[in-house]
Amino acid sequence: MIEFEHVSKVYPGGAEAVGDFSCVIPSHRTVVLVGSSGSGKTTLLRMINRMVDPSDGRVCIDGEDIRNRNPVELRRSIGYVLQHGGLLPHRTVLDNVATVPVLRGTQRGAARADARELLERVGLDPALGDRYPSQLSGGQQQRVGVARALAADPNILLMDEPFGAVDPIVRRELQQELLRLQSELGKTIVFVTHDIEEAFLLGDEVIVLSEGGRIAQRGTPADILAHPADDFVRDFVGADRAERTLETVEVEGRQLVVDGDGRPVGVLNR
Ligand SMILES: Nc1ncnc2c1ncn2[C@@H]1O[C@H](COP(=O)(O)OP(=O)(O)OP(=O)(O)O)[C@@H](O)[C@H]1O
Repeated sequence: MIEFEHVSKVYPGGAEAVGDFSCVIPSHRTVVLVGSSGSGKTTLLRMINRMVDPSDGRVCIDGEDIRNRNPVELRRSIGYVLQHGGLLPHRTVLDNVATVPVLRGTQRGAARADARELLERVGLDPALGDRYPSQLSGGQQQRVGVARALAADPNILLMDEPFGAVDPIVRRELQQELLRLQSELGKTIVFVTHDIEEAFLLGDEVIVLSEGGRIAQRGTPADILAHPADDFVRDFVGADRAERTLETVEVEGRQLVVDGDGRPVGVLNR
């Protein structure tokens, strides 16, 4: 469980990036922070592994104030996936994945064997392990990023726009892969995106943020879509968007589902 208690962040010389943010992120769930650019998503995420320390308030993991934890050790115990993979360019894929376990004392041979298994787990051919990151596609690099984040078998996985830089088809594949992995692993995932569709697909719960890390609404995707808290949320989730307002029409005895523009999107099987 991750708890933010009245957390704020003012960067040197800057305005308040996050103000008085409180929330509890339950274990073994995927919680998505979604909001427009500058709403403080990355700042909040980085407070969990102490890449950013709050100006005020505190963050606890399983009841312990993380200020009492050594930041390097804490960071190594939490998986972190970035938009551009963050892989080390001069190390092979296998060594990239094995880096943190080796730093934490696992024998290199054993760490590399585990890394091979992890590559398979994220849907990559282990033979790619001998390549360098630049010899992989963007989607493959992101899979390696996920494998690397899982290598130390962390309870918590932080993901900052991990699929933001790949094309829509690969993005869809990576999202499905993450759903599959999470159903097997049950990690506590905090996922940042500005894409509401991605948030609704991946999140058990979604937190919609407005400027300054203010929680405009928190709930399941269904809650938020059915009952947007205010106009800001309604606009953000596009509750009135044509593809969201579906209805059925009968065509030659079959129930056709059409969107708000009358475009058919499917047939109801009953
Ligand atoms: N190191 C920093 N120094 C000064 N200001 C910063 C720093 N990092 C972030 N900020 C500011 O804090 C605010 C929140 O930034 P943050 O990156 O957390 O938002 P975000 O929601 O993740 O945005 P994006 O979607 O664009 O990544 C922004 O106004 C940003 O300019």
